[in-house]
Amino acid sequence: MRLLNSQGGCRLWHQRLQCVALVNKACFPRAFTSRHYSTSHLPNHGHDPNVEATRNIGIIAHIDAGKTTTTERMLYYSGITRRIGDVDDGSTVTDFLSAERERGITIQSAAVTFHWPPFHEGQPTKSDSPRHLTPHTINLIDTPGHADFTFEVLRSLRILDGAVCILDGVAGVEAQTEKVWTQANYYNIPRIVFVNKLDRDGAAFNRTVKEIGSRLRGFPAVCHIPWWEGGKGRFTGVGDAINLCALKWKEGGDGKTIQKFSLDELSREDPSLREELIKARASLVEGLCEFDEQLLETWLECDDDTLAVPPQVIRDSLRRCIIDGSGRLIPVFAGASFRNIGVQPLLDAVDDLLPNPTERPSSEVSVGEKRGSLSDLLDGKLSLASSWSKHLSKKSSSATSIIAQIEACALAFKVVNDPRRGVLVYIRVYSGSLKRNAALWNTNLHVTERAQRLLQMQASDAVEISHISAGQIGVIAGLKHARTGDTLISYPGVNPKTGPPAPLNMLQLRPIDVPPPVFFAAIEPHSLSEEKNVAEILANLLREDPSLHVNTDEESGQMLLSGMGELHLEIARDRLVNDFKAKATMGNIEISYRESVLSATNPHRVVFDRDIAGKKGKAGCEATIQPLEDATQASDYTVTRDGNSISINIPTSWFGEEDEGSSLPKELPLATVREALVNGAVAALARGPRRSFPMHSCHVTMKFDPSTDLFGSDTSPAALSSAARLSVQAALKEALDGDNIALMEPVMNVVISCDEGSLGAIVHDISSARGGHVLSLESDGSEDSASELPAIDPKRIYAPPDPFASSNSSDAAGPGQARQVHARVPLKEMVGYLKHLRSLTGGRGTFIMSVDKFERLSGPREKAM
Ligand SMILES: Nc1nc2c(ncn2[C@@H]2O[C@H](COP(=O)(O)OP(=O)(O)OP(=O)(O)O)[C@@H](O)[C@H]2O)c(=O)[nH]1
Repeated sequence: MRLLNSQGGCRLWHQRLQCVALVNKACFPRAFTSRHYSTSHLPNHGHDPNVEATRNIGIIAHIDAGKTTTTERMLYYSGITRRIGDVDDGSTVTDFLSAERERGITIQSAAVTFHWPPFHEGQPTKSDSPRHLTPHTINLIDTPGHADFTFEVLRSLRILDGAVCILDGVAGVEAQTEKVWTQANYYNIPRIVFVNKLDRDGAAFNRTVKEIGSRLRGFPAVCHIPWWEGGKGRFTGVGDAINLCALKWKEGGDGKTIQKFSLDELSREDPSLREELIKARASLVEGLCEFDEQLLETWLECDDDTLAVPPQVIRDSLRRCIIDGSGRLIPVFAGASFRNIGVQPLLDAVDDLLPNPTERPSSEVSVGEKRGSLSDLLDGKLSLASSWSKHLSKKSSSATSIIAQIEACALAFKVVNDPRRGVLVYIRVYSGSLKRNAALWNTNLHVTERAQRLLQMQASDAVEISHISAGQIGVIAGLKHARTGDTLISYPGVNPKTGPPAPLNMLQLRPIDVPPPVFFAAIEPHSLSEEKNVAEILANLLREDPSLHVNTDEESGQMLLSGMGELHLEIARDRLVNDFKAKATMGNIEISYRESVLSATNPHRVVFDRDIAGKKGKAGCEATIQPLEDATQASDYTVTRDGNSISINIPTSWFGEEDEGSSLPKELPLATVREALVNGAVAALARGPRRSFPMHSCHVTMKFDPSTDLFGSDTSPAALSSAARLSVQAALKEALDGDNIALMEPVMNVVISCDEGSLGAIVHDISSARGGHVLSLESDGSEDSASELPAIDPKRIYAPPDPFASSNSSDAAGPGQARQVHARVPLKEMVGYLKHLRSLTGGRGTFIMSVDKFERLSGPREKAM
């Protein structure tokens, strides 16, 4: 037995920090001495960082699995914080909003940068060392677990190179974990799993590992097994099947003192753990060999002795098996963050197993309608629109030379209103290097802004940096426009109004669809004079969170805020009133229904002719509305907005043969005309004629014929938008007068987790009282899952026995067996459902839901509304 750290523990963080490194004896015989790291000489962050030693990772899980608790420990052990923050007393770094601290949940994803292992001056780095011995820059995104914030999770996922999925060792694989796991599969994100809370009564590592195979549908490669004191007692540490050792944490300490036991030492300390560890090693090697021939060869060279396979060979094999992000093999680690157990080896695994940015596939981009990879675009392999090539031939330049001038391409993945620093825009740079003071073209908003200050966030501190290079995450302070989800391009000599040459000015990284809002509430400023201020605050809130929407009723001027769930809007209200100090009240949260047309209207032509802001405005256009399902694509320009589609028809003679907009006035190019018409139509569709709910599932055909609808310089974009809005409104009025407007309601996909004993009552309640349809009933390991992958045969899965396996556990058949009900239920019937579910299940049932689609309200349901 060796003590890896002095009992003195850690002194102040600006002094030398003593920290444990978990080192393998076989590779590093001298490693059994304490290692000392200093955090007082952090490198000049962001300046030529070593991209291979960078990890952009997220922590994903079900609500309350312990993401924030684990993150706090990571920050502490890396030397970023001086004390461990506690979710329960609201002192965490990553949950920094007051609303988050009060509720003890994570709402916004915050990114923090730290190093693991911490830097040590003059620390030698050997190319053949395990990765976890070299300091790595870890950019960590803490993502929310509540279903209302799924969009936040999605938005974070697309910028991650790897993820740690935290499971609650008592609850096992929960519904939200499955959902986020599936989303991570979609983005092909390499993942490792940390089974947390193993200190709690009822913790079941064995069952959780089996559920990883059955519910997450990947082969669990158990790298750590729990160490229960004396086989049945307190959870004290882990057995490490990669390094063939056991690690024991000092009880009640800050987790920095770890005792390490070799297999020999274990024969005296805990022979049963030794025996189990040998089994775990054999299962790990044998399991991996099914996926990795390279390891199989080494194993054969070791005469089939699984104990003889060097740890680094196993780490390399694990890495190869997970790097494609398919989730087919899942490395599993164990711990209890709250008791400070298991976090440092988890950090080692992040360095060792998860990929660096260069090992990930190139980011997806869209340029107008065209989609492809960023690397193909940069290499000139993405064939772009014909207008682009015409533009090129005229200017006698090549596409590649124009594209090659892109200095940097970045995605704003998070906007945060920091009380001290103002608006912070978190970005990930995908190509080139984004320099301080660069002019950035925002391809979503079509504006240019200067990146005056670049920062790197370290917990609650920020460090000024001069540039952010490809693969890195950083912050731009002081931008006035950029929103979450916007793409920013740095391009030399960019025209501040039009951006880089078209169509590069439309380049978008990893575009993501914002789900439709299903709840809304009125926002009432306390006085007329407050209206402007409240509107500005709402605009700020929307910059942070694009899944919030604000509509202002044209007639009453009332502002309606809509979002993804009740909690989502409650949090928005807290932000508005408590954080932004808006003098406003939020009304009741209500369901956001939709309206739709039942049949096609006649064409309605309108000529708008009125002064706008003291200037004459005149424009005409024609609109027809029909149900989306009846629409045939007869236009060369169709866009989808908020569940409706809008086609713009302009006779091709006005722009077709030559450059875009050639026959249109210079100040009114084709793109501007289209955008103005679409904006007008969207404004009209935001308010249905029957109950003022937004229109849905409609197709609008707009016609603009310059020979009759263009009135010289009077036809401004504002006039065009007004004409479009009025013509759509006229068509909607016709539909209302003809009794052709239907109401639609949001119908949810619901997954209810319960036990076998409550299943009957739940199914009855859903299908009779709530008008829902039960789609499937799953038990643990059932094949009937939404996942396309087959469940792993539990017989193939190794996991050590649980000392406390209870009769209630899900793998025991009977009333305690875990079941899942998948159903489609109208949202209205799900309001307040959690309370009811709790009463049906003795407090144990949980559910998650997401919008499936909007459906026409049946007669009786409409009457009841
Ligand atoms: N016993 C025990 N409790 C833990 C452990 N880890 C976290 N907890 C507790 O579990 C609760 C939830 O922990 P959080 O860290 O807030 O979980 P989270 O996943 O960040 O939750 P959200 O942010 O709401 O998604 C808190 O009360 C923690 O103290 C653990 O290892 N053991």
